[in-house]
Amino acid sequence: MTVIVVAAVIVGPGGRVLAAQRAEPPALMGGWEFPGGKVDPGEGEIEALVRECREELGVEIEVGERVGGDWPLSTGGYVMRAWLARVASGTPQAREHLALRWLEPGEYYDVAWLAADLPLMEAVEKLLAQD
Ligand SMILES: Nc1nc2c([nH]c(=O)n2[C@H]2C[C@H](O)[C@@H](COP(=O)(O)OP(=O)(O)OP(=O)(O)O)O2)c(=O)[nH]1
Repeated sequence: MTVIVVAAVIVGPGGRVLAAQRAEPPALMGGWEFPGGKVDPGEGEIEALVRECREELGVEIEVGERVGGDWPLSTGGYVMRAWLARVASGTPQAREHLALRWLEPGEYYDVAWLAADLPLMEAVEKLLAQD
């Protein structure tokens, strides 16, 4: 069965985008991603996205437009789905990540994105440039 991983592209004022540095597993540690995680059995995708942001960052998010379709992950049978989002309340904290970073336009590629996230970041950049 395909495992769905949901990811939140949290956009702040001026088009800044929140990147999070993975703490585990060892193979991915230090790489940068969009906050999110696996959808639990019986859980909706948006519900999972909201839950993961609450758990990982301590914020409530408002979910916006979907970014692309299914983004393949290197782990067999995993696909990632991503949505634009904004912080509705709270300030993001690195509860499960090594660090968080707001990337301003012009800094979008300043972090070592995980392989799957680099094309996603490119799609986000195109989407935000249309605004
Ligand atoms: N959350 C997230 N995961 C990503 C991204 N890019 C990417 O390759 N992945 C991979 C890393 C993991 O193998 C998988 C997501 O698993 P996770 O560890 O974040 O999920 P989870 O929070 O549900 O964790 P757990 O309860 O299973 O420990 O997807 C991304 O941008 N965000």
